[in-house]
Amino acid sequence: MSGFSLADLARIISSKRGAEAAQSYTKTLFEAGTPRIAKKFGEEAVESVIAAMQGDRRALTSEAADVLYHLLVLLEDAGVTLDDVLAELERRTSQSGLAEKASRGESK
Ligand SMILES: N=c1c2ncn([C@@H]3O[C@H](COP(=O)(O)OP(=O)(O)OP(=O)(O)O)[C@@H](O)[C@H]3O)c2ncn1[C@@H]1O[C@H](COP(=O)(O)O)[C@@H](O)[C@H]1O
Repeated sequence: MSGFSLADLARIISSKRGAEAAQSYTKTLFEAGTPRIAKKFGEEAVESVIAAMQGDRRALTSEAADVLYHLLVLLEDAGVTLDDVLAELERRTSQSGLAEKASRGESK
């Protein structure tokens, strides 16, 4: 398995803030702004859904990569770190998703 991690990609994305837009797709997204980044993330998510529904594993692999890349750009743009998200996921490991869902229902 590759030693490449989402943290590595997040660092690359963050480093592109200082890049020239003509040299960097990531920088073109930062310059286009939050609505454009969010739209791209949404499009890639929908394309992943379509690939999954079609049972196309190769397309799903590619679209999932697009989703993760655009999510990391969205987080960087919003000032949310990957560590923030991982800490939230780690916090959730203390209970099952079903227990968490049930506790949400009780608080309503
Ligand atoms: N992982 C990615 C990555 N995944 C997807 N993409 C780009 O995301 C876009 C996906 O959008 P679409 O499929 O809709 O293609 P498109 O029509 O070209 O996109 P738009 O014109 O609509 O924006 C493509 O342009 C892809 O090249 C990525 N661009 C960059 N990275 C990583 O970011 C690094 C820095 O890239 P630059 O910022 O370009 O230097 C790269 O070395 C990679 O590691």
